[in-house]
Amino acid sequence: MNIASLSRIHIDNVRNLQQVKIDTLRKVNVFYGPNGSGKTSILEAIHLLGMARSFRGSIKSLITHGQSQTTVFGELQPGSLPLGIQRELTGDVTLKLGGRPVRTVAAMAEQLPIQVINADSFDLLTGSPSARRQYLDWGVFHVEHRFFDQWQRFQRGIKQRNMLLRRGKLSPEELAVWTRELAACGEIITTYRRAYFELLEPRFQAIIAQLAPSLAGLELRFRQGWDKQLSYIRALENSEPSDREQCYTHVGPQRADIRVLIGGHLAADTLSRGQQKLVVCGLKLAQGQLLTEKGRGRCTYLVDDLPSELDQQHCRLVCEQLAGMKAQVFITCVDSEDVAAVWPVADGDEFTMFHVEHGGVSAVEAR
Ligand SMILES: Nc1ncnc2c1ncn2[C@@H]1O[C@H](COP(=O)(O)OP(=O)(O)OP(=O)(O)O)[C@@H](O)[C@H]1O
Repeated sequence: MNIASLSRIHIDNVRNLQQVKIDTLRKVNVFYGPNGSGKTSILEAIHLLGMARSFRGSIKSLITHGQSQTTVFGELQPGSLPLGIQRELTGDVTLKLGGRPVRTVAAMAEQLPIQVINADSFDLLTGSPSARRQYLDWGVFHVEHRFFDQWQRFQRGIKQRNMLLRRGKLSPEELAVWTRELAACGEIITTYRRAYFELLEPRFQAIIAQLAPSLAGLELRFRQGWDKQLSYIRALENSEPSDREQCYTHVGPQRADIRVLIGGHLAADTLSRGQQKLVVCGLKLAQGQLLTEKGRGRCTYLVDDLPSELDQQHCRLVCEQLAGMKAQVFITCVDSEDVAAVWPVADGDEFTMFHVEHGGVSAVEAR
């Protein structure tokens, strides 16, 4: 089982981090410092290593102004596995794992499964269904290795079918070929998604009961993207007239969603910002827990500005959950005590703090 844990990270040219070397990473890494000092940029660099992209903005905006490329190097323990990425303004990407070039980001993501909790994570509740599909598919991808091929097959299929629909004047046989193709992989994707969701939901409920007992009554509902009484092929056949009329495929996994409800209302319309953040944390923590239970390793958590929106008691509860997962975490905050004061004391040996200022990072004496 991959129990990825970064022991070192070297960052070149990520925003205001021109050359940063951190060789003393531990399980819990807290980066504190004033606004604009570069804390989030450290999380971005780690994200780049696992996902080959930033979680905010384009690569162009991430590369230090005046530079043409960014490089991030990391070392995973145990086994001292080196991991490297170079991205250039031209769009070129070089990925290396164990000193050898790799072609797909998936290979990196498998080594370093990353979960981000930041201000954009609210999209999980308040954003469009695509944010929730991405969330769901992240989990299915990591737990069910056959998913990715089928997902790619579906993406190709729907592109072809929509192209045909746009072309107009198509014969029923031509369309039927792609309808059958889509139906086949669409059913498989949905089976994987549903199976994953059914494992995820009870874990989420258990975590949220700890994080926010007052939110008992939260419900997660999986929507597959077409009438659940119908097979996908039948749903596609039924929607063919409107597909032809409007030139795109109306039903299918591309419309799947997870509804988050409380007392029958959408959580996004009902919960306070702090409560929403707790739900988001619950969703992300549940995925990490499931990943580990499935023997697929541990998530690396990147938590940007943990204290924002949360009172100290809830901050403490989130930290307790993170500590319980035994995952490696990277947390940013403004004041040194924001996290140190609430992280479980028993984790002392695993806990380290870094002060970030003007793009420089320095380790701080253990608490
Ligand atoms: N491409 C770039 N090149 C150089 N500097 C940049 C670039 N993009 C952003 N910056 C600067 O780098 C810094 C990035 O800061 P970052 O967002 O990591 O700050 P932070 O410590 O997380 O701040 P906050 O507490 O306000 O969230 C900012 O000062 C920003 O102005």
